[in-house]
Amino acid sequence: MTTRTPLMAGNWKMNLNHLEAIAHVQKLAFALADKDYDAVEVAVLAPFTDLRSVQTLVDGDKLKIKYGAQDISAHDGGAYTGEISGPMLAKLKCAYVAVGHSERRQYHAETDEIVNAKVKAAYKHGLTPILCVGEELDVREAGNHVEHTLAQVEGGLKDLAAEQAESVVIAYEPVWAIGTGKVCGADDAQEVCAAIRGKLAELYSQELADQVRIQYGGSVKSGNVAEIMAKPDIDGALVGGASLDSDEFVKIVRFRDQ
Ligand SMILES: O=C[C@H](O)COP(=O)(O)O
Repeated sequence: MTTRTPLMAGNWKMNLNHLEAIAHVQKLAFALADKDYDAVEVAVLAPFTDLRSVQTLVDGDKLKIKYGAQDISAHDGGAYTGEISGPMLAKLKCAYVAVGHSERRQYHAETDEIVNAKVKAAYKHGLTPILCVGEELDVREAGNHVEHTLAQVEGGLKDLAAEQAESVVIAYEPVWAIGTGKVCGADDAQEVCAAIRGKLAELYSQELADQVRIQYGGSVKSGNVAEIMAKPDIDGALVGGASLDSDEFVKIVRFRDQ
């Protein structure tokens, strides 16, 4: 079986100005420096206005923290007021970009077609997309959560070659568990993550499916991360609220110590 390095990513959402971001990353770097954490990859997804500050801290240093953005324009440049392009993020040496987060789908009407265009824009400019998928509460209650989530996976990856899809990160985030404190049970999360891996095998190959990292996101905290990470098809966490507290995020990164 392929060994997948867990990816623990903090999605700061619309929190932390650039000065707060510097202080936060410095704390994380200090706390993570005393142990060799090569076995776990750590990333922060910062607001656009913080990226240059984070880059300055992380670049050329021994800090193992990777960073990225929370969204990307589907366009490379031009008259798209308020948008940030792939070339701009690449110039800041972002490693990752979240695409299709449920808050983008909900508040900015992002469809699977738009998400797919953004995934392609990320690859075009050398960024690794973290493709976010997951169902709303009514979909889960109707028992259609697996089908719904797999349709988002398929839509997000449409027309993507295996050479690109093999490096995608997929974040399964049931919408009803985001910021609510209602964590999805580890078995329930595993059910959907295993189905996502099955879909990747169907779309590409079992070898590719075994390689792709699938994260869980939704009210992850130090108290529940170990149970979630013990599941065979869960390869990391996309952490919102708890990633804003450096002590708590460090405990999440160190889930193996619990
Ligand atoms: O991107 C992160 C998710 O939306 C989870 O957020 P949360 O940890 O605050 O529930």
